[in-house]
Amino acid sequence: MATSTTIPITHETPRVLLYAIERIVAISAVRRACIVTQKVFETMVKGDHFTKSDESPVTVGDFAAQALISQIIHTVFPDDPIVGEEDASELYSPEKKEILHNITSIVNEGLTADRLDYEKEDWAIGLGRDISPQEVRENIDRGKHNGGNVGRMWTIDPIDGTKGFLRGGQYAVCVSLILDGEPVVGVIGCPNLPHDLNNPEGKKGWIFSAVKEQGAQRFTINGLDPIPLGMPSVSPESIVVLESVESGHSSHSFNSRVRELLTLKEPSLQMDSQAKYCSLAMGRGHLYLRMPTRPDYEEKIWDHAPGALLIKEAGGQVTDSRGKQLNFGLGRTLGKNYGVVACGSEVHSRVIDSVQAALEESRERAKMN
Ligand SMILES: Nc1ncnc2c1ncn2[C@@H]1O[C@H](COP(=O)(O)OS(=O)(=O)O)[C@@H](OP(=O)(O)O)[C@H]1O
Ligand SMILES: [Mg+2]
Ligand SMILES: [Mg+2]
Ligand SMILES: [Mg+2]
Repeated sequence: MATSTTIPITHETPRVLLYAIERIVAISAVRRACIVTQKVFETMVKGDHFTKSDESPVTVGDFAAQALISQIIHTVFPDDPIVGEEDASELYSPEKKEILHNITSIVNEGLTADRLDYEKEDWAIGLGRDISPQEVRENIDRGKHNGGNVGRMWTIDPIDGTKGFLRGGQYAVCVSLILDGEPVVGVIGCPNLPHDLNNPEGKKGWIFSAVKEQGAQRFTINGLDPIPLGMPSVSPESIVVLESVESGHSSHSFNSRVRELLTLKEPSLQMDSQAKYCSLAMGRGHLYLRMPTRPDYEEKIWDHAPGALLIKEAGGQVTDSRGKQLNFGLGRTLGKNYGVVACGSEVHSRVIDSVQAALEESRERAKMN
């Protein structure tokens, strides 16, 4: 849909306008998806989920949030492909009809929720229209794109950290725009992240956004007063490591060896989802370390694209364990898994050296066994 607010991008366009509409559309979609997932959490029978073929959980919230985000993006950018985590294959059988209807009414609540000021622009014309169960499935299945390194594509992780979501812990609603294999817009909603980290029982909900070469900000979930993000520098011995809650997703034992090699004193901070990247960008934690627990697992692009851009734009560095850039142009995954290391630029090379030393030790141990 062409909108009158679509700004033509020419070589004369001031840089600050690049991706302005994409950013605001992603923020709107993420905020509305957060409304939906919070609603699902409040109303669902605790822990209610389906199990996917890879044994991982998926909830009504994951389906609803992906349908809603895909609907909003597709209305404004109908030619852009989408790489989304979920597919609707579960939602075609007659016995799932009631669940599909539940998902549809939750999606429509999200689409028709009151508009904030930034949603009163022409691009938001599609908001406020109810969609049908069939459209819900089509929106979810639009996420089947295979990725690649040519042109524009969006990623959607409707609930990152589904296990965290089910536990009432941290989770994140994650959207990115990738151009020629490189993330250029990233938006992450963290409904359960406290406004004041020292008051975990107080108000909650942050949205984080980053645009390539335009910096990164956070703002409260219903506002748009941006607080710029810049990672504070940290002395190497004061580093706090951020890691997954699930030890099956990232090796805790490897991380603890790296902490020994770096002579860190602080305990690591375990947190679900890309909320780790957000926490890092806010200076709560200084090193996100994610090393594979299984040789065959390939990290998914939607689990890292917005978070990696957020860290870069906040002044940090994100690489694999060899210090190489993550490659978002290989398809739906990052390819062979060499882990992820995200931290401040001033400590990055020291961290990579320790990670490589710990890897060498594991190889030596494996040879002896
Ligand atoms: N074996 C294995 N290794 C590495 N990563 C895996 C693995 N299995 C799953 N996943 C992905 O982990 C995503 C959840 O992120 P985290 O591990 O950071 O959070 S958590 O501690 O699991 O809550 C999770 O994202 P969601 O499915 O969106 O929750 C998965 O994509
Ligand atoms: Mg995920
Ligand atoms: Mg997910
Ligand atoms: Mg999942």
